[in-house]
Amino acid sequence: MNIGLIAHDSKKALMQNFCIAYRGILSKHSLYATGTTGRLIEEVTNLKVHKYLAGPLGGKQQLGAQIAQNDIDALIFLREPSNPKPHDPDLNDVIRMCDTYNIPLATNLATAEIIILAIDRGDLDWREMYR
Ligand SMILES: O=C(CO)COP(=O)(O)O
Repeated sequence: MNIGLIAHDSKKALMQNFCIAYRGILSKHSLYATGTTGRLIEEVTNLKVHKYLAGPLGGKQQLGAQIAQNDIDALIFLREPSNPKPHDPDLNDVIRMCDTYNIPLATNLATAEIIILAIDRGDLDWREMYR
């Protein structure tokens, strides 16, 4: 599976801890992240992450383009629920892309855990038929 990973600044430590906790599962898949999120994950895990540009510099559009090509099977986007950022419209685009292509999307830790465990069980293997 191709798994997308994005975290707002206030959620980056949470994303690191999530990736440490589930690195055994994540290591069996291909990981794609916006630049800073990806670098921070690599710093604390031995996971290999394909890093796009930093989010505000175009990384979200790059990840969004991969979703539009139906080449992301699940997106974990840990976002800050308050304090909207100036580049939030780009993030709404990423969410809209997930809805357009029926991509499982987690925006908080509880859902992220459900999705990662579902991936490990093979619940998302149907995605391979739609590529
Ligand atoms: O912009 C983002 C969230 O606001 C994500 O991008 P980075 O992972 O590069 O910080």
